[in-house]
Amino acid sequence: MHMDGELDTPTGTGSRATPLAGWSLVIPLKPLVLAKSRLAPTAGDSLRPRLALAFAQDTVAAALACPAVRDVAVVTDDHTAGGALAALGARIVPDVPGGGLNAALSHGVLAVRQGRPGAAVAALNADLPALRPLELARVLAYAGGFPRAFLADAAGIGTTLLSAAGGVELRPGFGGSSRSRHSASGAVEIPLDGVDSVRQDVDTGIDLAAALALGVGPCTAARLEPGIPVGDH
Ligand SMILES: Nc1nc2c(ncn2[C@@H]2O[C@H](COP(=O)(O)OP(=O)(O)OP(=O)(O)O)[C@@H](O)[C@H]2O)c(=O)[nH]1
Ligand SMILES: C=C(OP(=O)(O)O)C(=O)O
Repeated sequence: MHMDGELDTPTGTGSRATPLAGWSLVIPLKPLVLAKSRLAPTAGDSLRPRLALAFAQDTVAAALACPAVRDVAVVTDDHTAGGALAALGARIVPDVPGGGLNAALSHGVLAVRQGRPGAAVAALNADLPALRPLELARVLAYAGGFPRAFLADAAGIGTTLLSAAGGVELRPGFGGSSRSRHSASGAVEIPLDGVDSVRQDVDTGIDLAAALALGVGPCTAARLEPGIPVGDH
């Protein structure tokens, strides 16, 4: 049972490696016209890109409201998304042309550490519309006890967050079965219960129904009014 604002730290790992409020988050976002392709059967090609942006807006807003987060960098070449997310307070870093997700993340970490060489960094998916700041703070507090750590997604196959302490390379291995890939790379899996909002990424209509059950942020909620059928794909 956790009180509001109470943070977990791993036991037996020595002193905390990362200051409580010191995290720089790196959030990757591909062009909206391409994003969330697995949602097409549920949302159609008109709503899908707007939902992808709404997910990213709710993710970035919750991340910036997290007491453990110092700043957020979004790696994207999408001008619409860049404008909307910069307005929330994110730094926008141009993507690596043709590089793909993991190249984008490494590039984002480089950009953050050019300004702050000792930054503790965490890659976070852009599709976490139910993200709650205090649950993210719990995850980051745990991650801060290790050189590299990761959180498995709600499906138990992928990853929603991968962290690296200051001076440690992120070595992202996102895509498909990234939970086992990150584990094999030596990153510590974060075992916390009660952080469902950080685990619940949205790839399909069923994921969207699960996120709605947790409670989504205002941008996603507004996009879904007056309601679309979800959970049937
Ligand atoms: N900057 C950047 N972000 C990417 C790239 N590829 C994927 N992403 C982002 O990485 C996260 C996971 O990506 P994917 O699962 O491949 O794509 P998605 O848009 O979430 O969903 P699908 O189209 O259904 O695969 C999302 O936030 C994507 O926007 C890329 O090449 N560059
Ligand atoms: C890229 C990933 O996420 P997803 O494919 O679920 O969006 C991942 O979990 O590594």
